Amino acid sequence: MRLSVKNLSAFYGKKKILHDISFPDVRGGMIVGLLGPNASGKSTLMKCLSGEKKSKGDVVFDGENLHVVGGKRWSEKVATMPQTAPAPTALTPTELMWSTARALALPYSNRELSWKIERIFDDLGLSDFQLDALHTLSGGKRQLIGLALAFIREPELLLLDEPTSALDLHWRMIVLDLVKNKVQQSGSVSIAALHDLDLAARYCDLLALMENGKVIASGTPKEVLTRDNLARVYHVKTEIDLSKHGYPRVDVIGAI
Ligand SMILES: Nc1ncnc2c1ncn2[C@@H]1O[C@H](COP(=O)(O)OP(=O)(O)OP(=O)(O)O)[C@@H](O)[C@H]1O
Repeated sequence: MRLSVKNLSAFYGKKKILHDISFPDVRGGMIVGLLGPNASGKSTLMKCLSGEKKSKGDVVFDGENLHVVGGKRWSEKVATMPQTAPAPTALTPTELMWSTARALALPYSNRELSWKIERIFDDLGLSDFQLDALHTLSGGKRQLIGLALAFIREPELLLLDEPTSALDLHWRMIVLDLVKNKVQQSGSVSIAALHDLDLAARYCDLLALMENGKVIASGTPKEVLTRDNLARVYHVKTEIDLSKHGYPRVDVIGAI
């Protein structure tokens, strides 16, 4: 599988929000990190890639162009974990997974679906909470349920909008390890908007750094996480060295 994004632009009303977004082609098995300050356009780009928001330009995945194949066909390949966790309703995680899978007409028998849900809940530490009402669960647990809802679709393109923002350190690592394993095993592609530069450096194969709706740098973490790029985009002074595992480690000295 291969994802190619070239010259993607998008508008809210007449205002241009994304300006000719391009980044290097993404091969199956890779995670791409979208970085950038608030309002730089990460969520809007995610919405364009999922097909939820209209855009212009070329988005080609697995040989098919988003703007040619259109909504239904595209949405079969893609699952998004949105920035906001599922609402705190009286439904249980199990009920939500079943109702979502059946509403999407996922082609699993009851036995298969039950087994898949059990495995996902087990991976995400949700098994003990599966029969609790969502409104009794913490924000972090509900964020994990948002991820479970994306995983159950077994997408070829997995879009994660700040997937670890409500999670503690332990669960941040578990979630990104899990995503890495899933994309590597299935040859799918994941794109994740992240604010945590250390997680981005550690888990992403490619990064795209955004500012005001433009990608101002893209490439490997070492290429993108430079003092100059971070000063320009985040207005911070940094020192960058290499961790013993070989990925860049950003030490933020202070605001500029
Ligand atoms: N529904 C909307 N209507 C009009 N403008 C919008 C809408 N949603 C987002 N925007 C604008 O688009 C720009 C990009 O917003 P977006 O949410 O994509 O940024 P982001 O990088 O994901 O931000 P954050 O890190 O804060 O989540 C911002 O200027 C925002 O105000």
